[in-house]
Amino acid sequence: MSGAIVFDLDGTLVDSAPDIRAALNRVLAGENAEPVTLAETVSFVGHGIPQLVRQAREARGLGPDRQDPMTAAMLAGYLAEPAALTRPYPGVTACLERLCALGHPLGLCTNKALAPTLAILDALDLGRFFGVVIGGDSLPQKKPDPAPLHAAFAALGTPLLYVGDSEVDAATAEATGVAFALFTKGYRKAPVTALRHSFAFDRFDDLARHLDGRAALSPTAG
Ligand SMILES: O=C(O)COP(=O)(O)O
Ligand SMILES: [Mg+2]
Repeated sequence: MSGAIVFDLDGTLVDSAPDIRAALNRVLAGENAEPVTLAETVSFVGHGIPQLVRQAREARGLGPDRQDPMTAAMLAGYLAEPAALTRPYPGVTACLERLCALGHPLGLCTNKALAPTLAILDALDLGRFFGVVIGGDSLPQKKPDPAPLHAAFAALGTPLLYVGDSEVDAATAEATGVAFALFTKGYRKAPVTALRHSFAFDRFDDLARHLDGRAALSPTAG
């Protein structure tokens, strides 16, 4: 059996920022605050919905007393329309099919809450590929704590690779002691060279090709 591969979701398998932005702007409108741009939204993604709301709230000068009601409104509003504008990046479905055919058990580990994560996987017909799905609220810890990624691999078998797009993902792979593939077209803030990675790719065709017939990769942790 080939090694297990776990994927991040936002900015890695799917370009989800447009729906996150739309849901966030509905919440901000309810607070009589100015909407956020797509670039602002992208800069807020990576640490889960409560942190996204905190950053948006602070950017619009809204007080800490609005944190809990805005987070609840964001979760409900996003879940109501999670995938109207969200699409897989080009080549994602074919790549996942190829990796399954090569015998790799696949999993998902995201900081997005589990309910919208499952709704997106269902809407885009991606759920069928994954033997385990860990969301940002599945465990008490979120990435970059290694616990969620450890839990994903524990459910799948021998770890081969974590695939993600961000600083959080690179740090998670390092803390977990697993090789890291960096997708360079996602929501990363720093340059590629600033993130520790085993290899980088900008097309999902290249990821499948890179892994074809490959048994082991070096972990990023030294
Ligand atoms: O929802 C987020 O903030 C981050 O999600 P990700 O872990 O799938 O990139
Ligand atoms: Mg991501």
